[in-house]
Parts: sequence; C-alpha cells; structure tokens
Amino acid sequence: MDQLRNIVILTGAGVSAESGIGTFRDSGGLWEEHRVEDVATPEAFARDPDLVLRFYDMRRAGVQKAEPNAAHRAIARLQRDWPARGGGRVTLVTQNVDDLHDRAARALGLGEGGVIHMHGEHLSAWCTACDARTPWHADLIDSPPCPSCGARALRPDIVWFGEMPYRMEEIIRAVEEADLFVSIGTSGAVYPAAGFVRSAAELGIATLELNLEPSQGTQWFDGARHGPASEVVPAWVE
Ligand SMILES: CC(C)NC(=O)[C@H](Cc1c[nH]c2ccccc12)NC(=O)[C@H](CCCC/N=C(/NCCC(=O)O)S[C@H]1O[C@H](COP(=O)(O)OP(=O)(O)OC[C@H]2O[C@@H](n3cnc4c(N)ncnc43)[C@H](O)[C@@H]2O)[C@@H](O)[C@H]1O)NC(=O)OCc1ccccc1
Repeated sequence: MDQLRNIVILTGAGVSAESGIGTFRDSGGLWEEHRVEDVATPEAFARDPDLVLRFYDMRRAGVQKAEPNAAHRAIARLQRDWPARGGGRVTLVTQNVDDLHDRAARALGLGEGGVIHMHGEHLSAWCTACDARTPWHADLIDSPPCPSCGARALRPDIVWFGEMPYRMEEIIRAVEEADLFVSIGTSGAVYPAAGFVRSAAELGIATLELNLEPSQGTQWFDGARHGPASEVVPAWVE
C-alpha cells in the first residue's frame, strides 16, 4: 500500500451491521409495510410528518445503544496512522447517518470532522425556519422548539431521496485526487454515492471493494475482499 498517497473510503450500512444497526437490505428495505423511499422523502414528511419523525426517533434511539465495531476502529486507526505511514490523506465518506465512525475516531483522540456524512446524521436536527443545525439526541415527534429561533420547525438533518447529498464538491475533489478508492459495506444501490467508483475507475484510480458479497458496482473494482467488515477491514488496514 505504501506507493499510494491519498485514499478515499466510502462506507455504507454494512460497516455498522455488526454493531446491531440493520442494513436497508436486511429488512429488505421494508420498514413496517413502508418502503424506505416512502418514509425517507420530503413528500412523505409533508404527507405524514409523524410517521417520518417516529421512523427517525426509533432509529436515533437505536444508534445511541450501539457501539463502534472492529471495522470502525480499524478505519479510525488508518485515519490516524496513514499520514505518517503513507504520507497522504485518508478521506472518509459515509452514507450512514449513525455516529459510529465519529465515536471510533473520538476514542483514538482524533478531532471532530474527520467523517463526511454525505446523507446527514441522526444526532443532528435541522430547523426549516432559521436553517440552524443543532446536535440532537432526543425525539422530534413532539416538535420541540428550535434552540436558535424557537420555531417548531425541526426535521431530522438527513438527506432524503430526491434531496442533494451534502459536501458533494469536497467528495468529488477528494475522489479526483485519490490514488485509491475503497468501498466498504455498501450495495452500490443509491446514487450519487454508487457512481463514485465508476468515476474513480475512469480516472485510472485503483479501486477496492470490502463487502460481504459483490455489490451492484462490482465490475468497477480492481480488487475485492468479501466477508464481514469486522474481519476484512482490520486485515486490510494492518
Ligand atoms: C433507490 C435508488 C435507485 N435511488 C437513488 O439513487 C436516488 C435517485 C437517483 C438519483 N440519481 C440516480 C441515478 C440512477 C438511478 C436513481 C437515481 N438518489 C437520490 O434520491 C439522492 C439521495 C440519496 C440519499 C437518500 N438517503 C439515504 N440515507 C439517508 C436516509 C436514511 O438513512 O433514512 S440513502 C440510504 O440508502 C442507502 C443504502 O445503501 P447501503 O448503505 O449500501 O445499504 P444496503 O442495505 O443497500 O447494503 C448493505 C451492504 O452491506 C453488505 N453487508 C451487510 N452486512 C455486512 C457486514 N457485516 N460486513 C460487510 N458488508 C456487509 C451487504 O452485502 C450489502 O452489500 C445508503 O445510501 C443510505 O444512506 N438524491 C438525489 O439524487 O438528488 C437529486 C438532486 C440533484 C440535484 C439537486 C437536488 C437533488
């Protein structure tokens, strides 16, 4: 790995599966007779806000009971050690809205902000009146007032289907400047995240998939190691 300098890592639900957070596929994408697309959309929120808020309150509570696993910890070690080892940058982009990557990084004394949450975060609330984002651990179902403006207009700070993911310019630049693109625990079913590996491959960047099984984008990967993230990720990092 040592001739490589800059590494971009993209993770998905599979990296948190062994922490007890169900993947979209485990539940078949179905949640209480609702397709995820039917609860994770601005239209669903307009149509039935209580259903959507309960969906995220349930998941937000679940995430706070979970702990980072060996895959999260190995990725945090790489973020800490790679600059000295390989001399380059590790950019960690996650589709996950849990904070397990952040907690693994914090446990190693790495500062905040080392994780790009392109689809948002459970532990953040977004005020649609004043646009403020506030760290949030409690429920939103009782529409509590926004700590900044007092309006009762808080929604989960989550990127829903049909909404533009966060920090796309930063992510695209990191992919363009990468020597290696690694995808961990993602099915490659949701865009634009699922398109990053093709962009990397077309730029001649090395690409590696670490996943339980081949993903939908498997044809774009030069290499693949299939197995549980808690095993294949530490083995790859060491
Ligand atoms: C369904 C899909 C076809 N639809 C889309 O992609 C849509 C539409 C679309 C856009 N471009 C396209 C191009 C083609 C086709 C469709 C589209 N995309 C969007 O709507 C995006 C927004 C998408 C983001 C939606 N929000 C999420 N999450 C937050 C919510 C929430 O979490 O509730 S997406 C959500 O689903 C995705 C789930 O995928 P995975 O994480 O990969 O999970 P999955 O369960 O599928 O797979 C798990 C994998 O892990 C593996 N695994 C399991 N256990 C383990 C284990 N133990 N170890 C290792 N691996 C393991 C399994 O084998 C499996 O491979 C993640 O991205 C996740 O974040 N927005 C947008 O395009 O905006 C436009 C726009 C443009 C300009 C201006 C304004 C707007």
